[in-house]
Amino acid sequence: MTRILDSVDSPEQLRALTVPQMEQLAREIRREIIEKVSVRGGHLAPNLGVVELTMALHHVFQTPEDQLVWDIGHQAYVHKLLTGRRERFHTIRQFGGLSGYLRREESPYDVFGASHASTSISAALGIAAARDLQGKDYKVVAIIGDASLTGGMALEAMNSAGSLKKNLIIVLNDNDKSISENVGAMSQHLGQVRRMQTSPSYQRLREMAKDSIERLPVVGDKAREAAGRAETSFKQFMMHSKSGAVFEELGFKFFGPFDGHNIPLLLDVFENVKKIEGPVIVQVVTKKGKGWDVAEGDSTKWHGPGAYDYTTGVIKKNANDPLTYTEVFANTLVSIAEQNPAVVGITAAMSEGTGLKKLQKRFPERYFDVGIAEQHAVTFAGGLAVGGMLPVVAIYSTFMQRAFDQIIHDICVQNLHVVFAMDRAGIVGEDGQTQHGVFDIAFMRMIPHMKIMAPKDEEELRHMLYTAVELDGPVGLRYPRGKGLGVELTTGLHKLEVGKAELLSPATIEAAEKCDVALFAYGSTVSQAELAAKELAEEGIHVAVVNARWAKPLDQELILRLGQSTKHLITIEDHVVSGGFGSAVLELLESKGLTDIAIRLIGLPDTFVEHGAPTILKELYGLSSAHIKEVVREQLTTTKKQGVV
Ligand SMILES: Cc1ncc(C[n+]2csc(CCOP(=O)(O)OP(=O)(O)O)c2C)c(N)n1
Ligand SMILES: CC(=O)[C@@H](O)[C@H](O)COP(=O)(O)O
Ligand SMILES: [Mg+2]
Repeated sequence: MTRILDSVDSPEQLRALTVPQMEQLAREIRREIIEKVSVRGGHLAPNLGVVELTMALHHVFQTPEDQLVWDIGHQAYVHKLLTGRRERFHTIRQFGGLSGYLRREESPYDVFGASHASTSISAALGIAAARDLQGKDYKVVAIIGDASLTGGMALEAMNSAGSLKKNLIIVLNDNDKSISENVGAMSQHLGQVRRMQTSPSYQRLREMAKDSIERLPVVGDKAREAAGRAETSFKQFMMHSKSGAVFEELGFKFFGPFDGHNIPLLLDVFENVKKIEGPVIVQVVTKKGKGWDVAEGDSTKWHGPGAYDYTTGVIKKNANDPLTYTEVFANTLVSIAEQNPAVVGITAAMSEGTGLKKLQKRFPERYFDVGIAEQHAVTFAGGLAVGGMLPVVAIYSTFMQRAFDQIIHDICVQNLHVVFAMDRAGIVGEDGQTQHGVFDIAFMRMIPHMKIMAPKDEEELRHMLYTAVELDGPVGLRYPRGKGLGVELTTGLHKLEVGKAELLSPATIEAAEKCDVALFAYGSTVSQAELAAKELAEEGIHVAVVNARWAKPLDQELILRLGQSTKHLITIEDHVVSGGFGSAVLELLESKGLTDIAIRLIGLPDTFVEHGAPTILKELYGLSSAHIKEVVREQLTTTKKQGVV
């Protein structure tokens, strides 16, 4: 059977369709997404929820002249299918393929790149301000989820938009979900609006009020606007300050909630609101996972699944896989919390992703999900520390970037004991550019009082977490995405000595001093370093391998000793070279005037790493044993010099 989807590759073609054809297309798009995403995984449930919404937006707004600014962009697969990328859709999130988020260089329809939440209103407002300054006349629409709306940036942007009074439309895609449950007072407020407006008594009263914008007759625009105003004042009357009136108080015209799966309704609503002057919020209620019962039934599990079988709805997982770093972190945190009643855990809307859900189950009162609010999470942790608790803030490395000033100003200046558990450090893979956690060593290392470490495997992670809790002052701990190495996990926990690295091979320091090269590997790169050393030994090249453990403070004694004896140092890390662990070693040599030691730094270059399978990316960027071997050979054959790989 020929599909409508096969003849629609642009918004222009979409605009030529009738409503029944659009409804058929919505079914086909869902099928396409469910099938194609099954191969490598991706953001399934968020996309199934916005099929009709995306179609209606592209139908009503003259994209790409009119600008759609998606928040996060994890829900933009439908947008991609409708804007010239249908044929490449099967490559999504693969190396060399389409990005799983929005990329300006990928399409003129991708107005503003994202993946970190809550940026869309700021960006859209900036575009609207630029439009007005240039005397242009196009529409700007920000599409933001109910959880992203709770993020600090979104609230700051609304504060600004409500007073600048630019023509700007904010579509609130309200599916009553973050990845897991949406949390916080704003979320409760939106829930209250939804419930109020679907309650029988409200419905009766609203019918009496006649002028509901949801049921606007085909009348002139002014009448529609007036209807909107009447509806709004009715809402204000009904719900006093406890309704969408909060937004009205901030200077927005607020409309909704509307059924986000009803195409004719959405077309009508957008046709109307696009003619309204000033900032407007349209609340659209959608269902995450819509159209596939398994995803609708558990949208948290299906938010961003790995590969799955679309015929059975079973997510593929190898039963023999070792525990993930996240699982080991979470189990260890729970056992530490069992022993130490001061320990509390904080997540910023990532209870599943960080594993903190386990702490929530065991100690609900010592678990805090603050929503998409990393800055608040860190300062909140500072307050908990001042109040006598021992906070472990579990935030992905990439999202910790949001809280840079809070880490400095609220934690480190006051030398507070807060543990920063940074999951997804290093190359994360298919999520790409914006999600790789490759800057944290640099932005943590430069801050006074901070101590930072990274484990070589999941067993060491346990002891590092324990160490971080037992220390004082701010401590950062980074560990990678995905499964561990499968090493045996012990039961006890011991404290590691601060600033002490581990010599892995050869067995003694004396033997290490006689090696040709000393290789200091940080965190997840240790296993590749060991492999390289083993293979080089077969060529008669002897490499001392050190598990660095600490990027701050460094094991100065060991670095200087092996540096001076071998005269050849190499560092490796799953992080940008600039400001990373290797830079710290280089700074140490410089500070001691040791310019006769040849040093090479292996790490990521000064570029944003693309998306793709981690194995491909690590090979490409030289985080492999093969590349380490090359660097060692090169270093031994060239004259001793200082340089950066
Ligand atoms: C700053 C930041 N913190 C955390 C995340 C992780 N994250 C990705 S999607 C998501 C939930 C978003 O919920 P919502 O905005 O309601 O969109 P939905 O997925 O429900 O469509 C979160 C917390 C992020 N992208 N950015
Ligand atoms: C959109 C977003 O930021 C998250 O959904 C992220 O993709 C989650 O990453 P993990 O799959 O590593 O938990
Ligand atoms: Mg949501």
